[in-house]
Amino acid sequence: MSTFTQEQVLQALSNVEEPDLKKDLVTLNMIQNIHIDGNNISFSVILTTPACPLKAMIENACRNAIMYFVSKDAVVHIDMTSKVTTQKNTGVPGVKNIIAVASGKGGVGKSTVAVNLALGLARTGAKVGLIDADIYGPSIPIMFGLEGTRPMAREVDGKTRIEPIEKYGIKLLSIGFFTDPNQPVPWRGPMVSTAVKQLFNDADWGELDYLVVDLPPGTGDIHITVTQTFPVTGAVIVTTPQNVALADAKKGIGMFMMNAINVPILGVVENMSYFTPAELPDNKYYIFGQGGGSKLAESIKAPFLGEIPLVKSISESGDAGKPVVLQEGSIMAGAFIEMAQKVAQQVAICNANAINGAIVVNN
Ligand SMILES: Nc1ncnc2c1ncn2[C@@H]1O[C@H](COP(=O)(O)OP(=O)(O)OP(=O)(O)O)[C@@H](O)[C@H]1O
Repeated sequence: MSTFTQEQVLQALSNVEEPDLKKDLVTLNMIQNIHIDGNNISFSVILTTPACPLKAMIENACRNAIMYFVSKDAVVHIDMTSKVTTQKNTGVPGVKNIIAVASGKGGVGKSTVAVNLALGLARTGAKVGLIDADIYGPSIPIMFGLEGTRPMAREVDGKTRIEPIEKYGIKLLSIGFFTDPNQPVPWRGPMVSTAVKQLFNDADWGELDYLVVDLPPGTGDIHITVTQTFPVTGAVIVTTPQNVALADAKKGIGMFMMNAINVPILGVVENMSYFTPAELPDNKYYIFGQGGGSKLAESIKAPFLGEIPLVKSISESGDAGKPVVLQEGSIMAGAFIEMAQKVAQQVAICNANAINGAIVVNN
């Protein structure tokens, strides 16, 4: 005979608040599979993303709530799991969230952030895709060591579908796979839009929690095409600390906030924030000035997603086709995974806010 009841367990867990969503776990329907056997109490906590940075804290709070409100003799087993939330049809079947990565200026590390974000999300267990829509300078083939690769096409239900390339646990497509790297891209207007839409519509993406899109720098046709064709969950803005980069980032943000576009800003990432020599990782030299990225985030009331240092290994690993986030245990991998967790957290918050606190969990 069980000593405790399911009601007691739910009652106890209704005292645990999801810190981001500001509601208790029971109201949010995040507690499932409760089993009670004598003193053993087990249940699952369904987080809104496997990249949840508050996972350990929530698990601890659940354990404490059971011990405090049910019994200090309870033996608690918690299965921390997740189902990524979504709020709207992204226009790409099977894709729950589209995350645009943008910058005002070129060369600030937008592609580096997009790639390490996608891989960082995948390392937490999410299903991730990456589109390189930087039609004027696609760099993702190089960053994945995939120059010269041509994706295959196959028939699915009578339609020809492009098969994304799978590498390092994510699916990816780059406009660079379809162009000659030695030829400038003379596409303009409608041709550009068609090519980019095909990367979304004509590919067999399967089920994805997050589709990360590396946009071209600045504000232009492709931004309009992507944001108006596919309901983008939110945009990550990449800047460097210099005033010129910050001023251009502000213009980029302005575009996403325009009524006709209306894409939420998930946050600002400051890249190349400070120089740090590999042999002296504690020494930080803010050679381009300090705090610009966080001030920009504050000025638009968006989260600041972190400072990424200027480190030789970031560019070396990108050039070598193995992005730095894959360097297990390195400081750089840690910085990018932390950034990916913050982005996933903001996606979950946006999704929850968009549907008035109710969470849509796609099965
Ligand atoms: N934090 C960093 N430390 C060292 N090198 C970096 C860092 N971030 C990016 N780089 C290097 O700077 C160069 C430009 O980066 P990246 O291609 O990511 O920029 P981008 O903003 O996408 O450029 P584009 O405007 O061409 O799209 C690359 O060689 C990259 O490896």
